[in-house]
Amino acid sequence: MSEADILSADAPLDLRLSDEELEAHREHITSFIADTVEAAGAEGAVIGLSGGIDSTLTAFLAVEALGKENVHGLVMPSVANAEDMMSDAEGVAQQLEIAYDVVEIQPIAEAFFDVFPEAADDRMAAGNVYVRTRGVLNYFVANHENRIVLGTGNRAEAMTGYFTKYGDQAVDCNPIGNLYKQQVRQLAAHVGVPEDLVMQTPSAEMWSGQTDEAELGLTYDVLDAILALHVDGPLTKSVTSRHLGVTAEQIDRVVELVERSEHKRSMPPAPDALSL
Ligand SMILES: Nc1ncnc2c1ncn2[C@@H]1O[C@H](COP(=O)(O)OP(=O)(O)OC[C@H]2O[C@@H]([n+]3cccc(C(=O)O)c3)[C@H](O)[C@@H]2O)[C@@H](O)[C@H]1O
Ligand SMILES: Nc1ncnc2c1ncn2[C@@H]1O[C@H](COP(=O)(O)OP(=O)(O)OP(=O)(O)O)[C@@H](O)[C@H]1O
Ligand SMILES: [Mg+2]
Repeated sequence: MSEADILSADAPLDLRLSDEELEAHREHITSFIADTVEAAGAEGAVIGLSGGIDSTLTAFLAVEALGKENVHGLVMPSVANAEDMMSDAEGVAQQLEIAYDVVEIQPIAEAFFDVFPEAADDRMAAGNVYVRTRGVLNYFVANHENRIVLGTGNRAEAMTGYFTKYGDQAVDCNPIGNLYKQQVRQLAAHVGVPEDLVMQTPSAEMWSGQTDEAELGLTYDVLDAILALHVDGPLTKSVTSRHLGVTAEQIDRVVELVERSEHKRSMPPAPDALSL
C-alpha cells in the first residue's frame, strides 16, 4: 500500500481484509500446508492445540488442506493452563474430528525444575520450559508418524520476537505467519471458528494470569497497525503517530521489540571461516 492510500483510509487501526481477500488467504494458506507436507514426503501434520485462536485457526486450515485423518492434535496442559482453555482445545479437536492426545506436561517440567530448583521460581525461565517441552513432544510424535510440525506463529509475534526461542517457534512451517493478529481473528471468523474462540484474550499461559497485551504493553490493534504502517510500511514515525493517534513512545517500543529480537529470526551465527 502506498502512503497516499494509507492516509486516505477511514479507520487507521483497522487492517480489515475484504471477503475476497480472506478467501484468497484461505486458499493460499491451505495450498501452502498441502505443498509443504508433500515436499517433506510426510503423511500429515502434528499441531499443539491450546484453545487459543492461533492454533485453532491453523488446525482448521490444516484439516481443510490435508483432511481430518492427516492431522494429529496434542493438548499439553501444565499447571499454568486454565481448565476452560484445555477443554476448548479438546473441543476444537472434537469439532474437527481429528485424532488427539492429552499429554500432561507438568511431571516432565518438574523433572527440569528438580535439577535446577533455583531457576524454578523464575517464572519466565520456568514458563519457557513448558513451551520447549511441548516442542520436544511435537517432534517426538512427528518423527514417529512421519508428519511435519505445524507452527502457529503470526506476523505480529514473529516481528516482535514474542515467542520462545526453540520453543513454540521450533516448527517446520508457520502457515499463518504472514497475518497480523487482527487478520488472524478475521480469517478465523471467516472459516467458521466459533465466535467465543475468536474473541478469546490472547495468552501464552506460561504463568497464571499472563496476557500478551499486558506483557507487551500494547494492544494488538495498536501493535499491528504500527507494524503494518511504520515497520513494514512507508510511514515515518511522526506521520504514523499523527495518523494512528499513538504516541512516539509506543512506536519506539515496537521498533525496539523488533530490533531486540533479530537473533530469534536468524540462524545462530558463527564467525566467518578463517582461511589460514
Ligand atoms: N542478542 C542476542 N543474540 C543471541 N541470543 C540472544 C540474544 N539475546 C538473548 N539471546 C538468547 O535468547 C534467550 C531469550 O529468549 P527466550 O528464551 O525466547 O526468552 P524470552 O524472550 O526472555 O521470553 C520469551 C517471550 O516470549 C513470550 N512467549 C513465549 C512463548 C509463547 C508466547 C505466546 O504468545 O504464546 C509468548 C513470553 O511471554 C516472553 O515474553 C536468552 O536466554 C539467550 O539465550
Ligand atoms: N497447553 C497447550 N497445549 C498444546 N499446545 C499449546 C499449549 N499452549 C500453547 N501451545 C502451542 O503453542 C502455540 C503458541 O501459543 P500462543 O498463545 O501464541 O497461540 P494460541 O494459544 O493458539 O493463540 P492466542 O494468541 O490467542 O493465545 C499455540 O498456538 C499452540 O500450538
Ligand atoms: Mg495462547
